[in-house]
Formats: sequence, C-alpha cells, structure tokens
Amino acid sequence: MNHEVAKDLLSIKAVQIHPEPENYFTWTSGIKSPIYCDNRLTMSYPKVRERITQAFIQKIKEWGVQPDVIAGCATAGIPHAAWLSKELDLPMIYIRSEAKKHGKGNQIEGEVQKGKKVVVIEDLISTGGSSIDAAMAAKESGFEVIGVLAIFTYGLEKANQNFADAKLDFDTITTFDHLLEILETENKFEQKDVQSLLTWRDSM
Ligand SMILES: O=P(O)(O)OC[C@H]1O[C@H](OP(=O)(O)OP(=O)(O)O)[C@H](O)[C@@H]1O
Ligand SMILES: O=C(O)c1cc(=O)[nH]c(=O)[nH]1
Repeated sequence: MNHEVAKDLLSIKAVQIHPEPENYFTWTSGIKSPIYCDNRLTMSYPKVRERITQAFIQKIKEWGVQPDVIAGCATAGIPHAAWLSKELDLPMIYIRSEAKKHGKGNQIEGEVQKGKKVVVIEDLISTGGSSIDAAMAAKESGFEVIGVLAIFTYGLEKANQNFADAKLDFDTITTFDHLLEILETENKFEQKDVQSLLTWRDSM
C-alpha cells in the first residue's frame, strides 16, 4: 500500500522537484525546499483518494485503538477526514490553524465531545507544526487524541523531535524515502540525484 500511494503521487504529478536553489519552494514553516508534494491533487482522482482512505483504515487497525471521531487538519486534511469518517461511519470535525476572528470564534468545527477518542488526519508532514497544533487544540478542548495520520512525511528529524516533544504518536502512509526509491528503481532519477535530495533532507 505504501508504495502504491507513493506511485500514485508521482503518476498524478503531485510531486514537483526544482533542484536549482533559485527556484526552491517555500514551505509553510519557512523552509526553502527543492521539492513540493501537492497532495491536494489527490482529491481529483477517485481511485487514488479511495486507496488513501483504505490505507488510513489499515493504519488505524495497526494502532489497535477504535476512534470515536475523525478530525481533519485544515485545509488539506479535511477532505480525507471526510472520506475516512464516511467509510467508518464516524462523526467528523475539522480543526483550523487558528480560531476564527468572527462568527463563533471557533478553532474546532463540528461537535466537541469531551473524552472521545480522535484521530487527526493531515495530508502531509514537513516539520509537523500544523498537525501538532491541531492535535493540541483537540486535546485542549477535551478530546483524547490517539495520534496523527498523514499521507506523506519527509522524515525530517525536526518532525520526529516535535512529535516526541508533544508526546504525540504519528504515522504516515508513505514517505520521502519511498518516493526516492521508486524514482530510482524506475530509472526516472539517477543515484546521484537521489543522494543529493537525501543529503538535503538529512541536513534539515
Ligand atoms: O508539517 P508542517 O511543517 O506544518 O507542514 C505541513 C503543512 O503544510 C501544508 O499546509 P499549508 O500551510 O500549505 O496549508 P493548507 O493545508 O491550507 O493548504 C500541508 O497541507 C500541511 O498542513
Ligand atoms: O511544508 C509545506 O508547507 C508543504 C510541503 C509540501 O511538500 N507540500 C505541501 O503542501 N506543503
């Protein structure tokens, strides 16, 4: 399943690589990166999003804890949380990056149910900042957070540290390492290009 989803991301052209530093992407954390993975594109591919939903179900089974509620991390995690909660016939909420400045001033939309077990669904983990903030908001409102599940992670040491500091479990369907393995195996990338991306990742 891991490799299938990584292959999907490549085949729908969710992954873009700009090796020239002057064309680096800027991530939400401010990190400048030669690679960007636009998992929002998965919405447009029913078979791909279904595979992602099934992979999330598998990850939840592996955790061995039955969630009561599925939470989407705004914005890109929301549609995946919706498909997953429908498949599991569970309630859904979504968590904004900050409380609204008008209306009801909510950060969490949907019904807050204190003591209920929630899985936070995110599209992608770079530093983990966005999904950790969402999980913390859920905790502060009274939910019991089982952990964060995302489609993809870069495997940055910083993210592992941030999740450890927050005492939060997380897992992903696929990873940067899987992507690079596929690019190399399918001869789309030379070993030296794979190595230079790995060196960049490990320097973060
Ligand atoms: O692990 P992090 O360092 O927090 O980075 C990952 C976050 O960045 C992207 O969101 P973005 O801020 O681009 O917003 P969006 O989800 O609304 O598109 C992505 O969807 C994750 O939420
Ligand atoms: O860190 C980010 O902002 C980020 C990285 C990435 O590859 N894709 C994305 O949507 N956001």
